[in-house]
Amino acid sequence: MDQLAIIGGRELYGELPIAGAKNSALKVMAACLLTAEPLVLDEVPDLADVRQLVVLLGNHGVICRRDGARLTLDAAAISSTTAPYDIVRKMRASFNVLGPILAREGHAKVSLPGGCAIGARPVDLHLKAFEAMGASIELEEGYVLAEARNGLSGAEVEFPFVSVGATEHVMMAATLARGTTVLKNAAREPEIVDLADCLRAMGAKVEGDGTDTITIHGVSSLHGATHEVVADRIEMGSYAMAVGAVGGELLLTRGRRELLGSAAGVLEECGLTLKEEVRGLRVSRWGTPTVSTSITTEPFPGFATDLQAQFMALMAKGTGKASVTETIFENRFMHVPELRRLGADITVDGRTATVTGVSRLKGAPVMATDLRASMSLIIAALCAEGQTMISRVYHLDRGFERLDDKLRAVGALIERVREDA
Ligand SMILES: CC(=O)N[C@H]1[C@@H](OP(=O)(O)OP(=O)(O)OC[C@H]2O[C@@H](n3ccc(=O)[nH]c3=O)[C@H](O)[C@@H]2O)O[C@H](CO)[C@@H](O)[C@@H]1O
Ligand SMILES: C=C(OP(=O)(O)O)C(=O)O
Repeated sequence: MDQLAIIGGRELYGELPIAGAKNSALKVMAACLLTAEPLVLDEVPDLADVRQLVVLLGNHGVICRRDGARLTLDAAAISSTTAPYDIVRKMRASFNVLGPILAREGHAKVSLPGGCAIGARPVDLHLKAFEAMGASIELEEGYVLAEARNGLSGAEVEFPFVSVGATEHVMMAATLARGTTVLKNAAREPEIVDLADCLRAMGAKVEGDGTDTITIHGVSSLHGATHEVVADRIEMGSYAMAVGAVGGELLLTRGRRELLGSAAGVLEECGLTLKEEVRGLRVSRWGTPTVSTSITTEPFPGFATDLQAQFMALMAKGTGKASVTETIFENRFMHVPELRRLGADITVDGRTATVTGVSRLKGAPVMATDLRASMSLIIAALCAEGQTMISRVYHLDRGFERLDDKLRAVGALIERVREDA
């Protein structure tokens, strides 16, 4: 397994390109299953998760061609309506092929995704919504068997709490349902708006995305389209926090302040300067201290759970105490013991961690435990004295495109130590 070696203390300067969002690309890729015509996606990040979804789509008969950041997906015929356990278990987002296949073919068999390191992550809201739309759902040997032989019907679905995955999943399926579907208490994440934009380009009738009520008027078929994936707000927020932790100035190209939601204001409270420019978001911190600031994770526009671990690394050298409350996932503090190995002072009480700023962090061997936790270790290592070796970086490769190249190009001392080296 590859490792990353980082020597901390170097400020970051220059331009850093922000890729298309993983959490959007994976959903718009699944949307290709809704049409027999090619879907052309631009700014698709080159990530392990994207490659994994290409394998799954190939299993369904989709012809996928990559040319740089452009991915063309041609689902002229769906050759298999089964998404097997061996592929789905490797990546949760692959569960979202169920809705499009069900909507287009009238039946689908998709492995349950199971839990993962950060929490149990059930899919009951997805399945209840499909039932409300007239599908019969059975669970058999770890698979969801969904059937709607006469097609799905529009329905009113009120989610008891905000679910990004369920909102996206039902929105896709509803595009081909008979009649109108209304989603209440829908998620408002930028990735939802991006998916809605892609679906509209394909001929779907979607309204209200970006608000908590989304209306989808079903149509009989969708057509091919070209769509550019929205910039990755988590990659953008992570590099902004790296600047906050170690100092310097980066132009995050394609970045936009509004994509950060409330995290933008939080970063400013912490002492960062954010400036929107034509080409992207400029973030800087020059010599001023990192002000400890408390946050609670919430659905968008609240502070993103996917930035919580990175924020704790930023707070590790803050001026005082910061409390960090995680409300989305029940087990998303696995980075805490690893950050402590670097000298961070963090205590955890239930869903809340308290980070007391220390004057220095010191490099140490640490282990990445999940995708965003890995990024928190990178940020802490960038501002730690001496060398940090981070193992299990395959977690990072799931969601951060060319991380070591991008950081090296802006001045970080970071090297990938290859498994076979
Ligand atoms: C609201 C929120 O911030 N969602 C995050 C969630 O999206 P993701 O789509 O993975 O998860 P959801 O938004 O669906 O989950 C929100 C909460 O609802 C629960 N749940 C969800 C579906 C369901 O059928 N039943 C159920 O109980 C989940 O376990 C979780 O506690 O993880 C992604 C990856 O980290 C993040 O990018 C998203 O920002
Ligand atoms: C946990 C994440 O991804 P996934 O939902 O694919 O597990 C993430 O993007 O932080």
